[in-house]
Amino acid sequence: MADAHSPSLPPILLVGCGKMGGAMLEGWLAEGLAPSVIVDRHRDTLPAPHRLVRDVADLPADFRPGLIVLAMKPQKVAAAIAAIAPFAAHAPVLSVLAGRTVGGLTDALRAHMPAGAHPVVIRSMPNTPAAVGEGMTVSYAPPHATAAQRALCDRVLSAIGRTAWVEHEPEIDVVTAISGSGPAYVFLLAELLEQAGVEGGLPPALARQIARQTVSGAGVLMQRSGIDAEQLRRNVTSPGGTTQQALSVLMAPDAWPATLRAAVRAASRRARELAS
Ligand SMILES: NC(=O)C1=CN([C@@H]2O[C@H](COP(=O)(O)OP(=O)(O)OC[C@H]3O[C@@H](n4cnc5c(N)ncnc54)[C@H](O)[C@@H]3O)[C@@H](O)[C@H]2O)C=CC1
Ligand SMILES: O=C(O)[C@@H]1CCC=N1
Repeated sequence: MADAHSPSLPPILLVGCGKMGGAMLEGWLAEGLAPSVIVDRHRDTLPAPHRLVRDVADLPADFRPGLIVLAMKPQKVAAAIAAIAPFAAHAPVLSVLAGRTVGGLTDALRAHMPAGAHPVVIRSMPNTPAAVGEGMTVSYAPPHATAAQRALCDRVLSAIGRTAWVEHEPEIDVVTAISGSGPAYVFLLAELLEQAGVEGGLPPALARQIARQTVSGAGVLMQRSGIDAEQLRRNVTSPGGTTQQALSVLMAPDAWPATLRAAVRAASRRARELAS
Protein backbone atom coordinates (compact mmCIF):
# COMPACT_ATOMS: atom_id res chain seq x y z
CA MET A 1 0.00 0.00 0.00
CA ALA A 2 1.38 3.45 -0.92
CA ASP A 3 2.06 5.71 2.04
CA ALA A 4 1.30 9.42 2.10
CA HIS A 5 3.06 10.02 5.38
CA SER A 6 5.60 12.66 6.27
CA PRO A 7 9.07 11.29 5.43
CA SER A 8 10.28 11.87 8.98
CA LEU A 9 7.39 10.02 10.60
CA PRO A 10 6.45 6.38 10.38
CA PRO A 11 3.15 5.61 8.64
CA ILE A 12 0.16 6.50 10.80
CA LEU A 13 -3.10 4.61 10.76
CA LEU A 14 -6.04 6.77 11.86
CA VAL A 15 -9.07 4.66 12.76
CA GLY A 16 -12.17 6.87 12.97
CA CYS A 17 -12.26 10.21 11.22
CA GLY A 18 -15.34 11.97 12.61
CA LYS A 19 -15.44 15.13 14.74
CA MET A 20 -12.25 14.46 16.73
CA GLY A 21 -10.29 12.31 14.27
CA GLY A 22 -11.27 14.79 11.55
CA ALA A 23 -10.10 17.75 13.67
CA MET A 24 -6.75 16.02 14.25
CA LEU A 25 -6.46 15.24 10.55
CA GLU A 26 -7.18 18.87 9.63
CA GLY A 27 -4.52 20.07 12.08
CA TRP A 28 -1.98 17.52 10.81
CA LEU A 29 -2.62 18.40 7.19
CA ALA A 30 -2.05 22.09 7.94
CA GLU A 31 1.33 21.13 9.45
CA GLY A 32 2.28 18.87 6.57
CA LEU A 33 1.92 15.73 8.67
CA ALA A 34 -0.50 13.23 7.31
CA PRO A 35 -1.68 9.85 8.39
CA SER A 36 -0.89 7.24 5.76
CA VAL A 37 -4.22 5.52 5.96
CA ILE A 38 -7.53 6.63 7.38
CA VAL A 39 -10.25 4.15 8.21
CA ASP A 40 -13.81 5.39 8.43
CA ARG A 41 -17.10 3.92 7.40
CA HIS A 42 -18.87 7.19 6.83
CA ARG A 43 -16.32 9.51 5.21
CA ASP A 44 -16.82 9.79 1.49
CA THR A 45 -13.83 11.88 0.56
CA LEU A 46 -10.45 12.95 1.79
CA PRO A 47 -7.98 15.30 0.16
CA ALA A 48 -5.61 13.31 -2.08
CA PRO A 49 -3.28 11.50 -1.61
CA HIS A 50 -4.67 10.21 1.65
CA ARG A 51 -5.81 6.69 1.56
CA LEU A 52 -9.35 6.03 2.78
CA VAL A 53 -10.36 2.51 3.77
CA ARG A 54 -13.89 1.62 4.87
CA ASP A 55 -13.03 -0.96 7.51
CA VAL A 56 -9.94 -2.04 9.41
CA ALA A 57 -10.66 -5.54 8.11
CA ASP A 58 -9.97 -4.21 4.58
CA LEU A 59 -6.36 -3.19 5.39
CA PRO A 60 -3.72 -5.36 3.72
CA ALA A 61 -2.09 -7.72 6.21
CA ASP A 62 1.38 -6.49 5.18
CA PHE A 63 0.61 -2.84 6.01
CA ARG A 64 2.99 -1.76 8.79
CA PRO A 65 1.85 1.45 10.51
CA GLY A 66 4.30 2.95 13.01
CA LEU A 67 1.44 4.41 15.05
CA ILE A 68 -2.24 3.52 15.28
CA VAL A 69 -4.57 6.32 16.37
CA LEU A 70 -7.98 5.15 17.62
CA ALA A 71 -10.66 7.83 17.29
CA MET A 72 -13.99 6.08 17.10
CA LYS A 73 -16.71 6.34 19.77
CA PRO A 74 -15.83 4.31 22.89
CA GLN A 75 -18.90 2.14 22.29
CA LYS A 76 -17.64 1.22 18.78
CA VAL A 77 -14.14 0.05 19.62
CA ALA A 78 -15.04 -3.52 20.63
CA ALA A 79 -16.23 -4.35 17.12
CA ALA A 80 -12.93 -3.19 15.58
CA ILE A 81 -10.40 -4.49 18.09
CA ALA A 82 -9.84 -7.94 16.51
CA ALA A 83 -8.97 -6.35 13.17
CA ILE A 84 -6.67 -3.79 14.81
CA ALA A 85 -4.78 -6.32 16.96
CA PRO A 86 -2.43 -7.66 14.24
CA PHE A 87 -1.19 -4.11 13.53
CA ALA A 88 -0.74 -3.44 17.26
CA ALA A 89 1.89 -6.18 17.32
CA HIS A 90 4.24 -3.77 15.52
CA ALA A 91 3.11 -0.31 16.60
CA PRO A 92 1.88 1.59 19.65
CA VAL A 93 -1.81 2.44 19.83
CA LEU A 94 -2.72 6.03 20.68
CA SER A 95 -6.30 6.05 21.93
CA VAL A 96 -8.30 9.28 22.23
CA LEU A 97 -11.40 7.40 23.43
CA ALA A 98 -13.08 8.98 26.43
CA GLY A 99 -13.05 6.73 29.44
CA ARG A 100 -11.47 3.66 27.88
CA THR A 101 -8.52 2.66 30.04
CA VAL A 102 -5.08 1.55 28.97
CA GLY A 103 -5.62 -1.74 30.81
CA GLY A 104 -9.00 -2.40 29.21
CA LEU A 105 -7.79 -1.67 25.68
CA THR A 106 -4.56 -3.62 26.19
CA ASP A 107 -6.48 -6.67 27.42
CA ALA A 108 -8.92 -6.42 24.53
CA LEU A 109 -6.03 -6.33 22.02
CA ARG A 110 -4.14 -9.15 23.75
CA ALA A 111 -7.19 -11.39 23.49
CA HIS A 112 -6.64 -11.33 19.71
CA MET A 113 -2.84 -11.64 19.75
CA PRO A 114 -0.46 -14.55 20.26
CA ALA A 115 0.25 -15.49 23.88
CA GLY A 116 2.94 -13.30 25.45
CA ALA A 117 2.23 -10.29 23.19
CA HIS A 118 2.66 -6.90 24.88
CA PRO A 119 0.75 -4.27 22.93
CA VAL A 120 1.43 -0.70 23.97
CA VAL A 121 -1.58 1.58 24.43
CA ILE A 122 -1.09 5.27 25.15
CA ARG A 123 -4.20 7.13 26.25
CA SER A 124 -4.69 10.74 25.19
CA MET A 125 -7.41 13.31 25.54
CA PRO A 126 -7.27 15.94 22.77
CA ASN A 127 -9.86 18.59 21.90
CA THR A 128 -11.34 19.94 18.69
CA PRO A 129 -9.29 23.18 18.51
CA ALA A 130 -6.66 20.72 17.22
CA ALA A 131 -8.22 21.47 13.83
CA VAL A 132 -6.56 24.91 13.89
CA GLY A 133 -3.38 23.89 15.72
CA GLU A 134 -4.72 25.17 19.05
CA GLY A 135 -5.57 21.85 20.67
CA MET A 136 -4.75 20.76 24.17
CA THR A 137 -3.89 17.10 24.55
CA VAL A 138 -3.04 15.37 27.80
CA SER A 139 -1.66 11.85 27.65
CA TYR A 140 -0.85 8.91 29.88
CA ALA A 141 1.65 6.21 28.96
CA PRO A 142 1.91 2.96 30.91
CA PRO A 143 5.32 2.07 32.37
CA HIS A 144 6.14 -0.43 29.61
CA ALA A 145 5.79 2.20 26.86
CA THR A 146 9.24 3.14 25.60
CA ALA A 147 10.63 6.67 25.59
CA ALA A 148 10.62 6.52 21.78
CA GLN A 149 6.92 5.57 21.68
CA ARG A 150 6.08 8.38 24.07
CA ALA A 151 8.16 10.84 22.03
CA LEU A 152 6.47 9.76 18.81
CA CYS A 153 3.01 10.39 20.32
CA ASP A 154 4.11 13.74 21.70
CA ARG A 155 5.48 14.76 18.34
CA VAL A 156 2.29 13.86 16.51
CA LEU A 157 0.12 15.57 19.15
CA SER A 158 2.24 18.69 19.51
CA ALA A 159 1.75 19.30 15.78
CA ILE A 160 -1.88 20.15 16.59
CA GLY A 161 -1.50 22.15 19.81
CA ARG A 162 -0.09 21.99 23.30
CA THR A 163 0.68 18.72 25.04
CA ALA A 164 1.05 17.57 28.63
CA TRP A 165 1.49 14.18 30.29
CA VAL A 166 0.12 12.75 33.52
CA GLU A 167 1.66 10.00 35.61
CA HIS A 168 -1.65 8.78 37.03
CA GLU A 169 -4.20 7.52 34.54
CA PRO A 170 -7.37 8.51 36.48
CA GLU A 171 -6.36 12.16 35.97
CA ILE A 172 -7.29 11.71 32.32
CA ASP A 173 -10.97 11.50 33.34
CA VAL A 174 -10.72 14.94 34.95
CA VAL A 175 -8.82 16.28 31.93
CA THR A 176 -11.62 14.91 29.74
CA ALA A 177 -14.15 16.95 31.72
CA ILE A 178 -12.09 20.14 31.43
CA SER A 179 -10.10 20.34 28.18
CA GLY A 180 -11.75 17.46 26.28
CA SER A 181 -15.32 18.65 26.76
CA GLY A 182 -14.34 22.24 27.61
CA PRO A 183 -14.59 23.73 24.12
CA ALA A 184 -18.32 22.88 24.28
CA TYR A 185 -18.70 24.96 27.46
CA VAL A 186 -17.01 27.90 25.75
CA PHE A 187 -19.16 27.55 22.63
CA LEU A 188 -22.23 27.43 24.87
CA LEU A 189 -21.09 30.71 26.41
CA ALA A 190 -20.96 32.23 22.92
CA GLU A 191 -24.43 30.86 22.14
CA LEU A 192 -25.91 32.25 25.35
CA LEU A 193 -24.28 35.66 24.92
CA GLU A 194 -25.70 35.82 21.40
CA GLN A 195 -29.18 34.91 22.67
CA ALA A 196 -28.94 37.52 25.43
CA GLY A 197 -27.94 40.13 22.85
CA VAL A 198 -30.98 39.35 20.70
CA GLU A 199 -33.23 39.40 23.76
CA GLY A 200 -31.72 42.78 24.64
CA GLY A 201 -32.90 44.12 21.27
CA LEU A 202 -29.76 43.83 19.12
CA PRO A 203 -30.01 42.78 15.46
CA PRO A 204 -29.22 39.01 15.35
CA ALA A 205 -26.19 39.44 13.09
CA LEU A 206 -24.65 41.98 15.46
CA ALA A 207 -25.44 39.83 18.51
CA ARG A 208 -23.69 36.90 16.83
CA GLN A 209 -20.68 38.98 15.81
CA ILE A 210 -20.08 40.49 19.23
CA ALA A 211 -20.61 37.20 21.07
CA ARG A 212 -18.17 35.29 18.85
CA GLN A 213 -15.52 38.00 18.79
CA THR A 214 -15.74 38.49 22.56
CA VAL A 215 -15.14 34.81 23.24
CA SER A 216 -12.35 34.42 20.71
CA GLY A 217 -10.77 37.81 21.50
CA ALA A 218 -10.70 37.03 25.22
CA GLY A 219 -9.09 33.66 24.44
CA VAL A 220 -6.40 35.20 22.27
CA LEU A 221 -5.71 37.91 24.88
CA MET A 222 -5.33 35.28 27.59
CA GLN A 223 -3.00 33.23 25.43
CA ARG A 224 -0.83 36.08 24.10
CA SER A 225 -0.58 38.07 27.33
CA GLY A 226 0.11 35.10 29.59
CA ILE A 227 -1.65 37.08 32.36
CA ASP A 228 -3.67 35.09 34.89
CA ALA A 229 -7.35 34.75 34.02
CA GLU A 230 -8.26 36.29 37.37
CA GLN A 231 -6.21 39.44 36.65
CA LEU A 232 -7.63 39.71 33.15
CA ARG A 233 -11.10 39.53 34.70
CA ARG A 234 -10.23 42.24 37.20
CA ASN A 235 -8.93 44.42 34.36
CA VAL A 236 -12.44 44.48 32.89
CA THR A 237 -14.19 45.08 36.21
CA SER A 238 -14.43 48.76 37.06
CA PRO A 239 -15.42 49.34 40.69
CA GLY A 240 -19.10 50.19 40.76
CA GLY A 241 -19.37 49.55 37.02
CA THR A 242 -21.33 47.24 34.76
CA THR A 243 -19.11 44.16 34.90
CA GLN A 244 -19.21 44.12 38.68
CA GLN A 245 -23.00 43.95 38.51
CA ALA A 246 -22.89 41.03 36.07
CA LEU A 247 -20.22 39.18 38.05
CA SER A 248 -22.19 39.52 41.26
CA VAL A 249 -24.79 37.34 39.52
CA LEU A 250 -22.38 34.91 37.84
CA MET A 251 -20.03 34.51 40.81
CA ALA A 252 -22.71 33.96 43.43
CA PRO A 253 -21.78 30.68 45.16
CA ASP A 254 -24.75 28.83 43.71
CA ALA A 255 -24.18 30.24 40.21
CA TRP A 256 -21.08 29.54 38.04
CA PRO A 257 -18.79 28.33 40.85
CA ALA A 258 -21.31 25.64 41.78
CA THR A 259 -22.64 24.80 38.34
CA LEU A 260 -19.25 24.52 36.63
CA ARG A 261 -17.95 22.35 39.44
CA ALA A 262 -21.04 20.15 39.14
CA ALA A 263 -20.67 20.03 35.35
CA VAL A 264 -17.04 18.95 35.52
CA ARG A 265 -17.88 16.32 38.13
CA ALA A 266 -20.70 14.98 35.95
CA ALA A 267 -18.42 14.76 32.92
CA SER A 268 -15.63 13.06 34.93
CA ARG A 269 -18.14 10.59 36.30
CA ARG A 270 -19.35 9.83 32.77
CA ALA A 271 -15.74 9.31 31.63
CA ARG A 272 -15.29 6.73 34.40
CA GLU A 273 -18.54 5.01 33.37
CA LEU A 274 -17.32 4.80 29.77
CA ALA A 275 -14.39 2.67 30.90
CA SER A 276 -16.43 -0.48 30.46
N1 LIG B 1 -15.59 15.18 19.77
C1 LIG B 1 -14.70 15.63 20.66
O1 LIG B 1 -14.60 16.85 20.96
C2 LIG B 1 -13.76 14.68 21.34
C3 LIG B 1 -13.89 13.31 21.17
N2 LIG B 1 -13.02 12.46 21.77
C4 LIG B 1 -13.13 11.02 21.55
O2 LIG B 1 -12.95 10.80 20.18
C5 LIG B 1 -13.69 9.67 19.77
C6 LIG B 1 -14.51 10.00 18.54
O3 LIG B 1 -15.46 10.99 18.90
P1 LIG B 1 -16.12 11.88 17.76
O4 LIG B 1 -15.10 12.19 16.72
O5 LIG B 1 -16.82 12.97 18.46
O6 LIG B 1 -17.17 10.84 17.17
P2 LIG B 1 -17.71 10.77 15.67
O7 LIG B 1 -18.90 9.89 15.70
O8 LIG B 1 -17.82 12.13 15.07
O9 LIG B 1 -16.53 10.02 14.91
C7 LIG B 1 -16.27 8.68 15.04
C8 LIG B 1 -15.96 8.14 13.66
O10 LIG B 1 -15.51 6.81 13.80
C9 LIG B 1 -16.00 6.08 12.71
N3 LIG B 1 -16.01 4.68 13.09
C10 LIG B 1 -16.84 4.03 13.93
N4 LIG B 1 -16.52 2.73 14.00
C11 LIG B 1 -15.46 2.56 13.20
C12 LIG B 1 -14.66 1.45 12.83
N5 LIG B 1 -14.91 0.23 13.31
N6 LIG B 1 -13.65 1.65 12.00
C13 LIG B 1 -13.41 2.88 11.53
N7 LIG B 1 -14.12 3.98 11.82
C14 LIG B 1 -15.13 3.80 12.63
C15 LIG B 1 -17.37 6.64 12.42
O11 LIG B 1 -17.73 6.43 11.08
C16 LIG B 1 -17.18 8.12 12.75
O12 LIG B 1 -16.89 8.88 11.58
C17 LIG B 1 -14.55 9.25 20.96
O13 LIG B 1 -14.00 8.11 21.54
C18 LIG B 1 -14.49 10.44 21.90
O14 LIG B 1 -14.53 10.02 23.23
C19 LIG B 1 -11.97 12.91 22.51
C20 LIG B 1 -11.80 14.23 22.71
C21 LIG B 1 -12.71 15.24 22.20
O1 LIG C 1 -18.37 14.09 24.86
C1 LIG C 1 -17.51 13.19 24.81
O2 LIG C 1 -17.71 12.10 25.37
C2 LIG C 1 -16.20 13.45 24.12
C3 LIG C 1 -15.04 13.34 25.05
C4 LIG C 1 -14.57 14.74 25.29
C5 LIG C 1 -15.31 15.52 24.30
N1 LIG C 1 -16.16 14.81 23.65
